[in-house]
Amino acid sequence: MFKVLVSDPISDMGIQQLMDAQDISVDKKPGLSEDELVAIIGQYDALLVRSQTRVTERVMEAGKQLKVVGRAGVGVDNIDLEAATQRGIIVINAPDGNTITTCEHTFAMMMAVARHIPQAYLKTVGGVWDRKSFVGVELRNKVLGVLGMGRIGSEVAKRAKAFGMEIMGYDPFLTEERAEKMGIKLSSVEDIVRNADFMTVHTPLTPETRHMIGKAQFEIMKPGMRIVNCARGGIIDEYALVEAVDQGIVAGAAFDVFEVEPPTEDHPFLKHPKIIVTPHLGASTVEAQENVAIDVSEQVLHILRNEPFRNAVNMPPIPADVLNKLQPYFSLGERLGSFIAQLTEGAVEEITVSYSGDVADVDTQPLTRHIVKGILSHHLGSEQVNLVNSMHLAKQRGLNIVTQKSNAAKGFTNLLSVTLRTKKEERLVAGTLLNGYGARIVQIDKFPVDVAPEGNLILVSHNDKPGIIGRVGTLLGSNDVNIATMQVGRKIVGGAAIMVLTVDKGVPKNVLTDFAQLPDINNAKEIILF
Ligand SMILES: NC(=O)C1=CN([C@@H]2O[C@H](COP(=O)(O)OP(=O)(O)OC[C@H]3O[C@@H](n4cnc5c(N)ncnc54)[C@H](O)[C@@H]3O)[C@@H](O)[C@H]2O)C=CC1
Ligand SMILES: O=C(O)C(=O)COP(=O)(O)O
Repeated sequence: MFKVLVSDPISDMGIQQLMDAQDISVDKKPGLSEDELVAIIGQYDALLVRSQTRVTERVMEAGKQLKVVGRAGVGVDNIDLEAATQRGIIVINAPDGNTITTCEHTFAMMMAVARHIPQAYLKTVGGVWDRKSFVGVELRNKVLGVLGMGRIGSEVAKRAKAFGMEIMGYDPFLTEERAEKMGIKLSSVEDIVRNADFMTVHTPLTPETRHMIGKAQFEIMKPGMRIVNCARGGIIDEYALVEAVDQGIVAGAAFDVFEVEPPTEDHPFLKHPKIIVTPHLGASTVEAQENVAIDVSEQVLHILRNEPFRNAVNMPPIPADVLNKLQPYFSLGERLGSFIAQLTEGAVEEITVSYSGDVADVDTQPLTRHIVKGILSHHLGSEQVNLVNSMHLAKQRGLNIVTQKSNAAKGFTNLLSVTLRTKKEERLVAGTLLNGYGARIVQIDKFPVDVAPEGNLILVSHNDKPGIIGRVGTLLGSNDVNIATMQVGRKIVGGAAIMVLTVDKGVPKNVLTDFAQLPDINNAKEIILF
């Protein structure tokens, strides 16, 4: 039974499918402090949050069973991604479900600031009929600057056109071609600051976007600018903004988000006549909350059940065409990694992965992850290593990972070969998928073989002399170990050779030592592949 903790208010429409699942139990405990969360997180396999819960390194550390943190929304700046990755905890979000809702809130804020709606409302319900103080401006024929042209920014730009606005857009990933297609002007931050009448930000909060609109930008800003922030507090420097409003540079601002949430009572926005605010409501519609809750719950369910999932934030996504090509090799890759790690002695220094055949045509990094996972699981324990942290752990340990590619696959459609260099030696294993036979190991060091990579294997290195097979059979037989398959490989007659046996059960340690006592046998190693 998997235990899921929901620590923020998340729509029941999504949680329901978790509650309905036979293998899941759900606890809803919104509003926990960090200490309270740390105290209980150890018993949970999954944590579901929105933006309130801070999933800190302490929380991750205490989450000994934690496999996934699901964010019902987009921004993951409340989650310590580095701490999660280090511990192999998958972080996923629900990036699509609240795009339109947040875009619409941005418009609500833009129109509210253009027409002084909150201020006028307050006066009217207070009994004052004041029509003079609230003369607004039209959106039509105004220039809107959009910083961050991702999902939300693009939707904002689309709708702004319906209002007759001219749009300037900035995003490091926005190409001239796409800008033209969208009918917007590709611009720099400075262009926007100098020329726009309205400005709205839709980037994540990163070290790069933090205070991207600050004192320096307000100094060159077109007077009369109106600014909206429905993305993240901190993208616009709050104190520099207040100053710019007071100096008459900024005519009005509408903020849904704050650098610290909730803001303290004395926050300068809260009583400012030209700044309007909402309490981080961008994603708060019935529709968006259902969308993100359903989406994130579905993915959490997949992760807990070890099924394919999407929207991992701390793992690069795999495009469908790449996945189609690589997926059949994932299990083989992991087994080759495990095989070579068990075979090799000494501290690992370098892993070389060679891809030949048409797998080499795509980005093979996802497959390398599986191979590295196989290798590290042997050394660090399979509990510690997974696909999220395998590359990270390798890097942390200073392992050099070399990838080689070639189109010639030595007679196979595709060939994966893994070489492990340790302080003591360098060993190689290669494998492929054979039509109708499945995964096979086809080379060990310099010897060609044909072995299924599964079960209990014994790898014997010996001299190519008559009588060896008989001696090995007798030794195993007298220890009640049944041989299922046997393969012998050599390069030249009478030279060095290897024998790979598949046996029906684990081999006692003393039997392995006995191998080396037999004439012409150098050593024997047991390799277990699950
Ligand atoms: N107020 C609220 O309740 C909500 C806020 N948000 C926030 O809105 C923001 C945007 O969300 P989406 O559009 O879904 O994300 P997205 O990932 O689709 O778009 C973000 C865009 O920002 C761009 N970007 C990154 N660094 C940049 C920089 N230095 N300058 C300009 N552009 C930069 C990226 O290239 C990307 O295109 C996020 O921070 C998210 O957390 C999202 C939903 C609700
Ligand atoms: O999705 C996002 O990034 C948001 O900011 C929405 O936050 P919330 O889920 O409403 O706490």
